[in-house]
Amino acid sequence: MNEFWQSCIAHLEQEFPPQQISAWIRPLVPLAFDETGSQLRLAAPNRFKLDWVRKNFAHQIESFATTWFKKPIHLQLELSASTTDRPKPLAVQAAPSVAPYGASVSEQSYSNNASQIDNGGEASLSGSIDNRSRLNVELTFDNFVTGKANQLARAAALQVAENPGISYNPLFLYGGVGLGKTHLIHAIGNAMVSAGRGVRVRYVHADQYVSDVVKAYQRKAFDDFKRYYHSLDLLLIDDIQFFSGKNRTQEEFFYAFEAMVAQRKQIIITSDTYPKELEGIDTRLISRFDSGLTVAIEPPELEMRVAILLRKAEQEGLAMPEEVAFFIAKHLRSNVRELEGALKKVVAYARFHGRDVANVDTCKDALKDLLSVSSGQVTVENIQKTVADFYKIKVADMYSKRRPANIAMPRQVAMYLAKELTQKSLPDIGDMFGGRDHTTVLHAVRKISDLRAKQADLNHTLHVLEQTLKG
Ligand SMILES: Nc1ncnc2c1ncn2[C@@H]1O[C@H](COP(=O)(O)OP(=O)(O)OP(=O)(O)O)[C@@H](O)[C@H]1O
Repeated sequence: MNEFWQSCIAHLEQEFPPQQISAWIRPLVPLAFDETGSQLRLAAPNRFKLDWVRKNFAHQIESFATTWFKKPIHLQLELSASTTDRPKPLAVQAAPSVAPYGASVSEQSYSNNASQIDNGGEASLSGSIDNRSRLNVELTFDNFVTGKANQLARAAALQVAENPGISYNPLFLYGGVGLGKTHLIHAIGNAMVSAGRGVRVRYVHADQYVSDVVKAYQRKAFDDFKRYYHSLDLLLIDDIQFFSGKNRTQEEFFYAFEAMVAQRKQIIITSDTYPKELEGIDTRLISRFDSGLTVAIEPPELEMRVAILLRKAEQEGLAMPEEVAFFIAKHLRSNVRELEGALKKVVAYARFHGRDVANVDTCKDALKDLLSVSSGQVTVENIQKTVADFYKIKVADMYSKRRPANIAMPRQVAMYLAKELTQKSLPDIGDMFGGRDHTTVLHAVRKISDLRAKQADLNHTLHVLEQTLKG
């Protein structure tokens, strides 16, 4: 069941943006698969999530389950029985969570009830989470494949694990989705714990930290909150960009940060962008983030993608010939999560059709949909998908008429890349971006190339995107 659910998530990750996966899919907990009734039972943490999942994801989950279990499957969604309104993972360690904070409330939904944002908890499926620290013990330095794209980040992470609080504080890791930031910070925590220093570690996703702040606020328990966070030896905080606009959270974090750094306690932060580029974050905090070491993780190059696939296949007990790994790696270039998803897809497909996994033809068939997006030459669709993934917006926003800055800018970047990397004319590109006029495309191309010449960070972003697209 766990294997099924992990594969199902990987499959959904190919179709939906990461925010949707973490808000709606990850909080679901697989309860059981009933062979006789062909029924798959999943628990949702609350009524709102249950209805949302039923409306928006049930069909995809059922169809993946149908493929996986090789018969038509009916999805049964249930409310989690947990009194805390938080689903109990299938196979978590017996130790109860002693972390005082963990509710699933967002600062926005608390401060304005109209908000639908509820970021969900951290549902553990693998049974490998240490509940006190929330460290995933399976994410280690040993199984982190290194290449040009991440060697600096890994070296910095190792250094910090060996000299916490002294060498670089904070260590700030940034990069696009699925490139291994979370993996690396768990690896630091695991290394420190297994070095037996008895460290008090806490991994927390930024969303969860926001929830903790809200909960402390509701319960008037800020003293406990402060005591808990300020007493840690190592705080790993993931995806800090989610603090954007959450002022109270930022204030609390600022105090925790100051207290910890003053006591030489280590803080490690990840983000999808580097500190100065963070939007909606207080400048005081940004300057603190910049005061340690900031390192990028870049998209993996071909050889590294092959190495990752071979390693993952080995972990799954599969003997994968290099030519198969090369085939997948050549076609899927954006990130490691995508590679993992592809591997799972191939395995599920081969199992369903009784075919040999270790075969390029099987891969071609299994990954037909993905490969059409990433076939050899760069296509406008591929640019739209890659840019949308990078900026964490929906591909549909590339064609939509919506114009908020967080969408308009990525769209202009995509138009610029479409002009630069494909043979398409300006009117053709305009058509492919929701029927826009060629002058709109021309404006985007000029604007981005002007900005690129002036802004080193944008130039860097474009460089990463070009690399990703060209492979
Ligand atoms: N270098 C690597 N070696 C082995 N596995 C990796 C590597 N990089 C990433 N992975 C795996 O890829 C998956 C995605 O990585 P991870 O969750 O760490 O990405 P991330 O950068 O934190 O992404 P996001 O910004 O979406 O949170 C994980 O299963 C992770 O173990």
